Amino acid sequence: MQVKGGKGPFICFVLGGPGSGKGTQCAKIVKNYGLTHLSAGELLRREIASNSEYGTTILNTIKEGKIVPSEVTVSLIQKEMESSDSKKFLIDGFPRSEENRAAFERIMGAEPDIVLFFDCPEEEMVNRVLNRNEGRVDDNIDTVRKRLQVFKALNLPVINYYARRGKLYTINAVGTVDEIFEQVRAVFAALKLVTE
Ligand SMILES: Nc1ncnc2c1ncn2[C@@H]1O[C@H](COP(=O)(O)OP(=O)(O)OP(=O)(O)O)[C@@H](O)[C@H]1O
Ligand SMILES: Nc1ccn([C@@H]2O[C@H](COP(=O)(O)O)[C@@H](O)[C@H]2O)c(=O)n1
Repeated sequence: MQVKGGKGPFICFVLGGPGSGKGTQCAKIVKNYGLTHLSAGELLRREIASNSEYGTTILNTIKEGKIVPSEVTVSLIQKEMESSDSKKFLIDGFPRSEENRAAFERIMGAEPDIVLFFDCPEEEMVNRVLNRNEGRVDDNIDTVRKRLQVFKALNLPVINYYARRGKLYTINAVGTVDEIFEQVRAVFAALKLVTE
């Protein structure tokens, strides 16, 4: 992959509201461009499943649609990044708040090279989440409403921050999965992020 000339790995953050299609598009990015996918939500769900010391706190936070303390999430991401040989990471669902963003910069000493934002109308996000059928504890109308509030209050400011830094690529997340991926492909092509 042709990326930046610096020392650290290439990092792409993937943002968007609940059900906007981040995970679906990440799977296609991995297949086409070989980035290593780290889903913050998936790492947290894995912690719950493994009965770790933070499991109960994480579960209750996810049920409430709130944000898990940044140190917990960043340390899970850090563990994955440091145990991987990969030089290019797709970090999905992170940072969800300014606190997440600051903790990543402080602990990892790194910033993303680019940020993809999957922009989707609320009604479409709610429909997608309620039809997901994966048995997630947060896929219910009450939690989705709370997650949307948290998205607007805490995640949109982070998205705006990256827009100001010239790192944000906004993708219209309405359409078929393939139509949406064509927009992602255009971003990667413009940045000369090509398959190895
Ligand atoms: N373009 C699309 N059109 C219709 N349904 C879609 C589209 N993309 C994804 N979906 C479906 O919508 C649901 C949510 O998608 P996905 O899990 O990728 O979203 P997400 O942004 O990762 O959600 P979350 O943040 O809640 O984990 C899934 O059931 C997925 O199959
Ligand atoms: N940076 C993050 C990411 C996620 N969470 C919590 O997990 C829930 C599910 O996340 P998905 O990315 O899979 O949608 C989310 O609603 C948060 O409760 C988090 O705290 N911090």
